[in-house]
Amino acid sequence: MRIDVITIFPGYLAPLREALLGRAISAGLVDLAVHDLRTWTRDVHQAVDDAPYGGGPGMVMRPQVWGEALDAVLALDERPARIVVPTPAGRPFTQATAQAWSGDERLLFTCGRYEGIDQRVVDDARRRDLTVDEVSIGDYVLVGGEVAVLVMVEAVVRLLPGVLGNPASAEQDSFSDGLLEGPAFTRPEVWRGLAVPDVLRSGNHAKIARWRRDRALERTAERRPDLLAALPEDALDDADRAF
Ligand SMILES: Nc1cc(-c2ccc3ccn(Cc4ccccc4)c3c2)n[nH]1
Repeated sequence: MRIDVITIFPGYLAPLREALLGRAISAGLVDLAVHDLRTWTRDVHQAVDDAPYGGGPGMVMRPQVWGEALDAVLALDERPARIVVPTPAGRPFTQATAQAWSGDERLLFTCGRYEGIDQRVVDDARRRDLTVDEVSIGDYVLVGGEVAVLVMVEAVVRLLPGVLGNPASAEQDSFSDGLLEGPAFTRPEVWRGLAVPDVLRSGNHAKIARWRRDRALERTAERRPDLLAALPEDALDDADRAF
């Protein structure tokens, strides 16, 4: 997978080259290219923003600079790209989104700042039949798109074959079965007077699986009843319903 990121703060994306994602890049599983938006400015001040039409607070990012940057970065590789625009006004980015994007050949992330990017940049891309997804990573407001890109790249890249040492952990993800993850434990057996639940040391894998499922159902019901309500009819078996 090729990933391009356009931003006025390239340094914000440095964490992508650390640890697991860094190893995925070194292993050639991901090609990452970060581009400074100011490369495509033409004025001495390298202006990327201007006052909003219609008035209002803050500034808006200029369409000309973004248009030239997008055209130039798209042209760097012939593979079709999904253009991703992080925004508080976007469709929710979920595990299902990450799963879907993990099959893409190329992702191109555009990091806005200020009050966002002139809408015509998205409109122009879509009318050229480019795939453009405006997405939100949650119902809170950030200062720019870079942190959202870090979140989305991590969620997508960890799903690529060969990235996670243990593929089972991606398959058994929270949300992959629609439920939250239950509690996890490791040594020591007793820590500050708190013992690991006996069932987990029983060696009885059927009982352990049942116990873990019950904890996941309990936690989901308590913290995310919306997820429980959204489960498909056949997602819960009789034992689940008995819980
Ligand atoms: N889930 C999520 C995404 C963002 C996000 C993404 C990109 C940008 C670019 C500028 N801002 C600041 C902004 C504040 C308010 C209104 C509009 C823009 C951004 C915020 N916040 N929260």
